[in-house]
Amino acid sequence: MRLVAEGLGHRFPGQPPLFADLSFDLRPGVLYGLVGPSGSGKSTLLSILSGGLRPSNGNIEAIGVDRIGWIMQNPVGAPRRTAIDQVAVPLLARGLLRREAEPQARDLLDRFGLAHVAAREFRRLSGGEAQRMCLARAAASDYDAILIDEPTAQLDRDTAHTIGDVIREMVSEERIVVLATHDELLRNRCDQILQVDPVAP
Ligand SMILES: Nc1ncnc2c1ncn2[C@@H]1O[C@H](COP(=O)(O)OP(=O)(O)OP(=O)(O)O)[C@@H](O)[C@H]1O
Repeated sequence: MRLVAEGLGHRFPGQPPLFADLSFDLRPGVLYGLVGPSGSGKSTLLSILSGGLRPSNGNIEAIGVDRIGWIMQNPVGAPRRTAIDQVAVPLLARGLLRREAEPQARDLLDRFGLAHVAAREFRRLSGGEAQRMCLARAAASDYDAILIDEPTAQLDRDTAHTIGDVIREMVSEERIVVLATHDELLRNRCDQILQVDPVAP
């Protein structure tokens, strides 16, 4: 599995160029941090990596990567579905029976420090709990690559620290993990940094 970029650059119509000439070769087992000032194009680069946006320059090749998950800055979930249900759904979608999916979902919630809110509806979770639940749900999914966008934007430092632990847990030889952040704490948890710098005017 690889995500290989060569000479990537992007410019939205009528706007100055964001970044230019980025080349990298992303592989499983490494936590990649996309860092750069606000507005430099980190989310845009994630869109390009997801295949949802065509770069205006260069190209990106996904080798052996079919399913890509994207965890947004603001946690998204079915408001009235419980945390355990949300994590069980991707396991059911992968073909597990409910009696198999539930204990696995429970284990994941436990690993992500959410055992105590397993039965709580999504809309009643705190921001940090909801963010961790989205990460647990992604870990339960069969993704070849997971793109995480600013997961600690609105969180206190203790919760941000926990999110860092959780993201490290997601790194495995089975998936590519990319994290866009300008949080120093998370940046320090990454194995490799990809700098997204604005193009000089
Ligand atoms: N669809 C779009 N059309 C036009 N401009 C866009 C579009 N999406 C983003 N932009 C602009 O491109 C620039 C880069 O946005 P992006 O969200 O990628 O930056 P970022 O580095 O992720 O920022 P932050 O760290 O603040 O989240 C911004 O100026 C933004 O307004």
